[in-house]
Amino acid sequence: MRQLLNCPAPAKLNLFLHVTGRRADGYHLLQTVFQLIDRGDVLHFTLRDDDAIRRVTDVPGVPEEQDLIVRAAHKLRAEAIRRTGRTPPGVDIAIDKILPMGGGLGGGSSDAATTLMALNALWQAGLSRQELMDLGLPLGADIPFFVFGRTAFAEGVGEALQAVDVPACWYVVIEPGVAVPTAKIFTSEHLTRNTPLVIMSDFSSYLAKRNGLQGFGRNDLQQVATRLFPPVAEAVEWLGGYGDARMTGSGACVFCAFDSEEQADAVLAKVPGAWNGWKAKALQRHPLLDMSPSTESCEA
Ligand SMILES: C[C@](O)(CO)[C@H](O)COP(=O)(O)OP(=O)(O)OC[C@H]1O[C@@H](n2ccc(N)nc2=O)[C@H](O)[C@@H]1O
Ligand SMILES: Nc1ncnc2c1ncn2[C@@H]1O[C@H](COP(=O)(O)OP(=O)(O)OP(=O)(O)O)[C@@H](O)[C@H]1O
Repeated sequence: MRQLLNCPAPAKLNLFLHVTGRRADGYHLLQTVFQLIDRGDVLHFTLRDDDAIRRVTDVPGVPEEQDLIVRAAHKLRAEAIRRTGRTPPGVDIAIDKILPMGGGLGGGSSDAATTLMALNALWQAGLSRQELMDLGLPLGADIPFFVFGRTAFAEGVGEALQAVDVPACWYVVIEPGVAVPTAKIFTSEHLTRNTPLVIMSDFSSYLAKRNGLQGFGRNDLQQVATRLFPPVAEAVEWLGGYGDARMTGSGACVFCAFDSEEQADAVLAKVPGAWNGWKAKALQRHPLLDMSPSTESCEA
């Protein structure tokens, strides 16, 4: 019988994002806190009778062979063959694309991470979580975090991860309607790359003292993105009227934390019609974290 898995690929927010240096290969050293939220894409995996890997949903602007989902599946298959000597069955992958591309929500990376976790289980390839993280990193800097699967303090290019506890809260997120290419922000001459290092306990004790998420650090990519993309600046200014509004990742989305769903709803009701706005709850764990093919979060 053909096996089918329906698997969530949640978004992330960068609660702060400091650029602390640049590596010889041009990649930037970061410090950030990644927060998972309960909104994301959903992927559907159906095993095939042959050994082909196919994306069966059209994603405008992303050719099938360039899709991180397909590239992740091919990488895992090569590793599975190397380990087991067997070619795993092919798979059709359908996607409900909810997250905007170039939104700073890590949609492509999360799709790839979900693909690695789901196929590792479906194919019984036997890779450890760390091995999946290592396999994913060359495809996207955020992939290791999504495989790690917990709210995390991250360093390096985002691959050195430590789990961190943050208070439960709700976010209002605004999509300003532009796609921001990550490389364009990182290569800007206006980007500051020397923010002093913090240590994780600075963030944790800040949270403990303030009993809230507002105000720690900043997003160093924000001043570059707002300069290049005025709709991002407008969203930061508007949402900033209700709290500490920030951009996530390299943009374009802007978010603000609220203690309760009611507070988030009240702000959401006022979002200007030109923007897509929504609320999401903070997730402490990725829904697939404890996945085996029979778990509920990845329903057969
Ligand atoms: C900014 C973040 O959103 C923070 O979560 C991510 O680090 C970006 O991750 P991503 O979109 O998966 O980015 P990647 O596809 O890995 O990289 C896109 C491009 O951004 C630049 N880039 C990315 C990450 C990083 N730490 N330094 C960089 O300089 C590089 O030019 C790279 O070619
Ligand atoms: N499955 C996919 N979903 C979305 N984008 C994909 C996918 N596969 C490849 N891409 C490419 O990756 C680019 C970045 O997509 P993504 O949605 O991860 O951006 P982002 O939200 O800005 O992420 P980040 O926070 O990592 O900067 C897209 O513009 C697209 O060209």
